[in-house]
Amino acid sequence: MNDVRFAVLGTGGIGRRTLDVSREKDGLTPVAACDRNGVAVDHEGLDVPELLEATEGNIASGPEDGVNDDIATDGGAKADAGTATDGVKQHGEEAGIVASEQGRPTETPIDDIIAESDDIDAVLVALPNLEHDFIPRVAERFAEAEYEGVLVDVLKRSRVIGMLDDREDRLKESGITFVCGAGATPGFLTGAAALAAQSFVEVEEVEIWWGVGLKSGYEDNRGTVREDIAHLDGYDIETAREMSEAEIETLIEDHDGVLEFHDMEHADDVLLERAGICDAEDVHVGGVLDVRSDKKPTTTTVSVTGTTFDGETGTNTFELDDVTSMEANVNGPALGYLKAGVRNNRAGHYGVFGPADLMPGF
Ligand SMILES: NC(=O)c1ccc[n+]([C@@H]2O[C@H](COP(=O)([O-])OP(=O)(O)OC[C@H]3O[C@@H](n4cnc5c(N)ncnc54)[C@H](O)[C@@H]3O)[C@@H](O)[C@H]2O)c1
Repeated sequence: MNDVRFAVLGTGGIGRRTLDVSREKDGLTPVAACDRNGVAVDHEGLDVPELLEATEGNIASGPEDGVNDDIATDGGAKADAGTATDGVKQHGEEAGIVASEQGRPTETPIDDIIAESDDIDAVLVALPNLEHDFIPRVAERFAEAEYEGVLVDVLKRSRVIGMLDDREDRLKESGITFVCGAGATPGFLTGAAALAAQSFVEVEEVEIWWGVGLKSGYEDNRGTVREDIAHLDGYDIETAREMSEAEIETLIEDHDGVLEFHDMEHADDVLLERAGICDAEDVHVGGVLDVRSDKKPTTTTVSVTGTTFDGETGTNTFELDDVTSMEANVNGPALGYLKAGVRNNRAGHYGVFGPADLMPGF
């Protein structure tokens, strides 16, 4: 496990921080990264500090209509493509990875990474998923290229898991171990629920309540915030995708920077059902997002209520310390699940795995 060469698809809020966190982890060498405009590859290891410096406050977030098929299908902001948003620092002439000395422009960023994939053990997919089949179709493209390795995503929506399952045979044929929903929720907290369930022989309910204070603000977390907005009353994926940056800023302003969500479609539900822990309908996810403060607006907890073998009903609660940021709680687990994926891949275990599948069985 000391030699995992990995790539990151999407160097937005999540992708950049994954690269950053990987520097603190043993045995991980980032060798490739791309965003919508560019790609950087160095099989000896990317210069992460230089890449982070070049992309800080300079994320290629908005699609540029009609440039290529990838861009037309991934959703995201439409208004400010390729231009600076107020207060966002720009480096070089174009946004994102092309501002790095290691980056070069391309119209086929994902294909360019696939072309290098013989020498890549694992790929972290940190792309927006406003088109639900975008990440499943990216996985299919790796399978078509006969990639043998690990794909990890941090997607949120429940319905995407079925789309990955539909492609499982193709992924297995290729030799791909796909770890899905491996961020914080789903991801870290799904794994915590699977562990908390071990006291019980029957699980009645799983409650996930998260608090996120976005230190780096909306500018650095565009994909995440936009996807969350789709969960507010009166919004859905389509309306969220079509919103301009200015409309999003106004919505945030109207809520004084604090958005509260209930009954979110987060894949923790299907991932726990898939692992045989409880029915998807017994899993409830909600939370509070404060985009103006780095302080968490509420403590993140996972509560699992169930019955023990000897007839007691109890609730096991897992709580995150308020000082642990969203960045820490998505990227640490994503890289941890990536390592678990590599262990499985090297043991010949292929197919689609959720976070709960990588925990004690139920
Ligand atoms: N599971 C969790 O706990 C969790 C938490 C936070 C975010 N997320 C998910 O992480 C994903 C990324 O969020 P973000 O805030 O980093 O988004 P972002 O908008 O900041 O970054 C997206 C990146 O993807 C790149 N990109 C977009 N389309 C592309 C294409 N066709 N080809 C190549 N690159 C492309 C963009 O250029 C950008 O670099 C979202 O799907 C979000 O929901 C999950």
